[in-house]
Amino acid sequence: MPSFFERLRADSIAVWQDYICHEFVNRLSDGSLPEEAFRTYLAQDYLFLIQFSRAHALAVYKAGNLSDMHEGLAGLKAIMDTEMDLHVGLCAGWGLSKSDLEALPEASQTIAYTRFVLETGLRGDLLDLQVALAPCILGYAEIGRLNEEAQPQGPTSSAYRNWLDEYSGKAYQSVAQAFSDWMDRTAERYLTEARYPSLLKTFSQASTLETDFWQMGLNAAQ
Ligand SMILES: Cc1ncc(CO)c(N)n1
Repeated sequence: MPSFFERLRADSIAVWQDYICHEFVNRLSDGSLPEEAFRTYLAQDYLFLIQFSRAHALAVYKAGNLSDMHEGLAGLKAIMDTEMDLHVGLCAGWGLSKSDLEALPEASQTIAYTRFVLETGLRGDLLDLQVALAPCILGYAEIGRLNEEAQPQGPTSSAYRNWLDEYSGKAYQSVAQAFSDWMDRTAERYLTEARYPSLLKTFSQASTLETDFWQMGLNAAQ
């Protein structure tokens, strides 16, 4: 039986493909992405992950039982204890410290996406929040798998390779699988067909906001 994620993905496939196969990703993978685009993206992504950590903290709050609280906490720790280290490490190589990053102004695209996720979670229940989080976690895992073998060529190829290794690596892939399984368990309890159109709309909007986030990076190099 397909997972709930697979159902949402199939029902918004055009929007999903725009996100997963965006020019930013394709050029990161072959190394032709301008460094300025990557730097702008990565600094904004650090700010994104700060807000995204808050969204996972909200999942702990919205959890219906202790087991769900643990799942939310595991997601929060995966971001704050692991994923953000990638950004800190790469940005340090360009002379940007953690506090430099934290002090940067958020781009409109960063605000739009993160506040959309937080607001969806505040307004709805745990399932609404998970569906808003899903394109992020499961999309990057898919991008990692699709570009696992890529050998980017060019001056920043090692930074791009580090980035791809992070998302194609075992640790991130298992976080993503755990998230998808967790969302399935929540859907078993809370999904009704009457709710489905609104959940699909959330999933598709979040996927579009991911596309806008890539585009923000590309625009910085115009
Ligand atoms: C914008 C964005 N989406 C997804 C992820 C994966 O966590 C990320 N780091 N940034």
